[in-house]
Amino acid sequence: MWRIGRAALVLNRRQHTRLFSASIPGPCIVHKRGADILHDPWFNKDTGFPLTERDRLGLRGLLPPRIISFEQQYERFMESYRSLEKHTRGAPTNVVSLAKWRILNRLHDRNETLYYRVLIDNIEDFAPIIYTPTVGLVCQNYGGLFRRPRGMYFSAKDKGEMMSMIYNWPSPQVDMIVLTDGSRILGLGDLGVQGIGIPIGKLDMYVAAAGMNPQRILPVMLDVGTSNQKLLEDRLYLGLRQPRLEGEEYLSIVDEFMEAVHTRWPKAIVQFEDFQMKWAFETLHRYRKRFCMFNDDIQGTAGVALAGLLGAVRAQGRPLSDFVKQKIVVVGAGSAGIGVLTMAKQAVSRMAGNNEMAANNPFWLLDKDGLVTKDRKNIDPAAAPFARGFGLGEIDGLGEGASLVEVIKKVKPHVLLGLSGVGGIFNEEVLKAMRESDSARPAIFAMSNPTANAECTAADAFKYTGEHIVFASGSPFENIKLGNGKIGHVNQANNMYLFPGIGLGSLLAGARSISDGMLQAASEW
Ligand SMILES: NC(=O)C1=CN([C@@H]2O[C@H](COP(=O)(O)OP(=O)(O)OC[C@H]3O[C@@H](n4cnc5c(N)ncnc54)[C@H](O)[C@@H]3O)[C@@H](O)[C@H]2O)C=CC1
Ligand SMILES: CC(=O)C(=O)O
Ligand SMILES: [Mg+2]
Repeated sequence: MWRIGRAALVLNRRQHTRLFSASIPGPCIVHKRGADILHDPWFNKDTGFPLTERDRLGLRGLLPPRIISFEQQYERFMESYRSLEKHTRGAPTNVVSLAKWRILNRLHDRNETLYYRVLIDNIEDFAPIIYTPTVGLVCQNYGGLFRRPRGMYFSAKDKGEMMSMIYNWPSPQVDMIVLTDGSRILGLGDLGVQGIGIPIGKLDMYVAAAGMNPQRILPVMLDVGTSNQKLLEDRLYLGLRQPRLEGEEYLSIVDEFMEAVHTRWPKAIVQFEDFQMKWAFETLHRYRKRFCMFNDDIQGTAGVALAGLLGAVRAQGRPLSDFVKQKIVVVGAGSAGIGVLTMAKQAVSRMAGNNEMAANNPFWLLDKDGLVTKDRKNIDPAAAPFARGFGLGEIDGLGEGASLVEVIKKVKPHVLLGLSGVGGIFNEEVLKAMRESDSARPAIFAMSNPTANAECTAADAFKYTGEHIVFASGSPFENIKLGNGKIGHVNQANNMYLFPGIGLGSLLAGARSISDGMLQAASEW
């Protein structure tokens, strides 16, 4: 056995350390032989095994005789990918995107070292496939696309068993977990167990952007049922066929999972992802002092948005301290919108002091019922701190439920930021109203995902508001040709620019918890 182990160590260490230097992998000892190695994507080198390794690992005769190097395999993969692109030109976007996802996913399932190499080298091309927008499509079609499991699934039926189940995961060490309950997948609603695609995509970004060791990451689905009737009736649905658990029953499942994880891996960081708003806030408050965890939709999004808002101040040629004078309209009072406002408010209070903030509230929040004010009935406690009408500087003549166009015309905001999940809500009228903005370079951030849920397209924003805008979107858009050789630059405002850094920084620092200050620092640097 030891000989086999030593052979495998030599076999993998060079490539592993080259690729994944952030979380040092340590010795890679494989206890497998023969076909088991070929079927293990972590150790498999396909036709790349040299003869000596074929002898030592019992692989002789299990592969064609010709040895194809890692570099040649890389070329071969990229050639088939480019050929797929060529042959699907003109086909519907969804068909092409899913075909691209399939070819990448097959490689992921077969040879992880090669998969992450091509992903890292081609991240700009592949991020929209393994992450938003295509990952949304993958989640929607997960039942039909499913071939091999990836990650772990804990369901409501596993109550009382999680502490032993966690030991079924084959890797001895886990640093980073992305956890979802599938209740709000991007702007696509409750996708139940099909939401597992999101933790997988997010963790791929951890490997590609932060250099995390792929053997130490774990995507997790907490399946507590679904409220999506269509899925419950779908014969291919792979999750629990029961209504989503609520209240204490729900929390007891999450509690049990968190205890189990931290019993086996006390230092593991857990990223909560795409939980519906009430559980997003509840679980963040419940666990953030006890475990090293954060909620990406509330905190990661806030960090990225704040970085973008500060960038928009710079783009106007003004000092950063002018951030306190920016009038910001946020559309969407969910976990993401409230998260952004909370962090922006902290930044303003820090820069200008609480008194200034109270006297001159620069934020307007709208949800599906329009402007949120103190007159809102049954106001969500999370939205209450941002309801207009409490402070001195808030008498702006805008009543409860005022429409977005009314708000923009009255306020003339510097920033219009969408986290509503409603595609096209920044329509022609809204975007034209932004022409009256008090900013020399009005910022329009259409942050909802995937692409069809973006509040507006980049083309419409430049067309209706003007060429001088600063535009960012949650899912990528192409830059816009404005004529006369000018380009309308499209930025991406997505928490993917922050969460890999939060996880990596917390891991390297050995942080016991993740504070607001850490997130503020991440966005301001
Ligand atoms: N770019 C990024 O990094 C991120 C983008 N998002 C996106 O933000 C969107 C919202 O996410 P969450 O806040 O978690 O969802 P959520 O479901 O918690 O909140 C949605 C909010 O939008 C409001 N809304 C719905 N229809 C509206 C309308 N017609 N007008 C105005 N407001 C309306 C709702 O009242 C609710 O307050 C999703 O599409 C998600 O993909 C979320 C996190 C990160
Ligand atoms: C990007 C992301 O986390 C979301 O759309 O939910
Ligand atoms: Mg999310």
